[in-house]
Amino acid sequence: MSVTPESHSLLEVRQLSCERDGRRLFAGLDFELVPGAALQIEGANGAGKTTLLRTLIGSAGDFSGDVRWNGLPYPRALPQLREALLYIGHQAGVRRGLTPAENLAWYGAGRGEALLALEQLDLYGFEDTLCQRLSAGQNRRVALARLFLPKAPRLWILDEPLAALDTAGVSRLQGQMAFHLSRGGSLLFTSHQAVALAQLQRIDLAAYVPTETEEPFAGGAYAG
Ligand SMILES: Nc1ncnc2c1ncn2[C@@H]1O[C@H](COP(=O)(O)OP(=O)(O)OP(=O)(O)O)[C@@H](O)[C@H]1O
Repeated sequence: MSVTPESHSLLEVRQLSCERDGRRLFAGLDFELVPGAALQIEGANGAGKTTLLRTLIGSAGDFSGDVRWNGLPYPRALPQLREALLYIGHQAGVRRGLTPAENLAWYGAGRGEALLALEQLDLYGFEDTLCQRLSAGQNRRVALARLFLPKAPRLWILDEPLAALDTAGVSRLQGQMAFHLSRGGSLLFTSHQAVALAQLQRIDLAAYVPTETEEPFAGGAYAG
């Protein structure tokens, strides 16, 4: 089934500026994310891609601008957003003292669902091995296996999901991203790689470098 993106915005970002340690990283960022659409954030190392993602999930403090989820402004929207969110950051969030199957069970997966998801990422046979005995790439795959569970949340925000994956893994993950969009999900991710997805917008943070005249924020985290 293919879903034509609906016109109403789930995530709306207007004139967003973010800073870290008093240094403004980017300014004047505008975008909208509708159901069925994907947005790739690009930029050099240190440009602020992770900071942007962490701002959007409500985990980074300082920003100015107007950010809304389902029409509701931040920070009021954050409880609703978190119900619809699947976020995978640089730190994969894998519990090393658990097995891959146990990690997925923690996210509500039944044993059968977990095994199917792990198989999609070539982790068949490792389901009951402690994650501390798996490689960095395999642990990354354990984190990404959440994307293959049947009850995936509606909004995916993924920081460098394709990093550390081999060619087959990249292709499998791109296929799952396309499936997520086809069922009306939305996707926002960072990547230095070209990604083949229909309905993909790309934003390069290099286009939003702050001008020298812009002062760092004086105080409060939320201007919206
Ligand atoms: N752990 C940290 N402590 C202090 N400042 C940091 C830290 N990590 C990043 N920064 C600052 O925040 C800026 C933005 O970092 P961020 O991680 O958002 O960039 P990025 O575009 O995701 O980079 P990369 O492509 O290397 O992952 C950096 O240029 C750096 O100045």
